[in-house]
Amino acid sequence: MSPDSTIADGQFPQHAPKATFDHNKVTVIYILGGPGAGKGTQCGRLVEDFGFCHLSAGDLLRAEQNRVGSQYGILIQTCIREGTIVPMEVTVKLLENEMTAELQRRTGDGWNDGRGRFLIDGFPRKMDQAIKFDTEVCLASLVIFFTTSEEVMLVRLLERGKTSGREDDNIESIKKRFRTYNDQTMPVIQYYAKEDKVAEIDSTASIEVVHKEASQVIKNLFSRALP
Ligand SMILES: Nc1ncnc2c1ncn2[C@@H]1O[C@H](COP(=O)(O)OP(=O)(O)OP(=O)(O)O)[C@@H](O)[C@H]1O
Ligand SMILES: O=c1ccn([C@@H]2O[C@H](COP(=O)(O)O)[C@@H](O)[C@H]2O)c(=O)[nH]1
Repeated sequence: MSPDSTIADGQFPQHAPKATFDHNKVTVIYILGGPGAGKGTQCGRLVEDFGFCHLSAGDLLRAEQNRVGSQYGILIQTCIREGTIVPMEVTVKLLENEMTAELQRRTGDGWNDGRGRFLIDGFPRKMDQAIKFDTEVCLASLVIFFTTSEEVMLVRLLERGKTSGREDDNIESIKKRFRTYNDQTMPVIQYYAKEDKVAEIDSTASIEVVHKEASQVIKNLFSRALP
């Protein structure tokens, strides 16, 4: 097929997956960066500014782990402690369910026509998740990539670990999380960079300075008339 040729509607194979949400109505921004880079902190601020729904993949997995009767509890607990990635089907389903519930809540208010804006925090961590979510759930518009050194991330995580109660905010788990991030998540960021979808922000600076930069990135995105 030549690069100039187009595929008319109806010529796609019948089994080609169709995304659950129309990305012309639903804006998805992935928030990536190493463990402790400041993803969750910045998402909290951006929610206040732009009315996003913030979905943290890690938080959803921890909630599923603790849900009485979950068949995935032990699997999730082991992956989180070992810093490995939970099989994509579990995480993608949890995210899709939350998006559906959020859009139903909004539509229920009567002012919204299936439109929504989502910050998906700490996802996709691995290429298989990226492909599945983009093709079957909703095509993402942008990746915000927070970057800082491992030294800075380590200090932040150990400090957070004094009060977070997280099973993975300890030196052994943190080292494993860094390894998984370098081996599995960096290729995802490189993939989206090739698609020209990555906005990289140095998150070494103060929360306020990083927030200003992230806000500007989002303002630029919405100036392109996204939903
Ligand atoms: N710019 C910053 N300067 C100093 N401390 C920060 C900054 N951003 C976040 N922190 C602190 O660092 C810790 C980690 O931040 P946060 O939880 O947002 O990271 P994260 O990238 O979401 O981590 P994880 O992937 O492990 O969930 C928190 O205690 C937070 O208060
Ligand atoms: O898509 C994902 C996201 C996260 N995980 C697992 O959860 C932990 C904690 O994630 P945080 O974003 O730091 O809260 C992560 O180390 C993974 O084990 C996942 O499997 N898939």
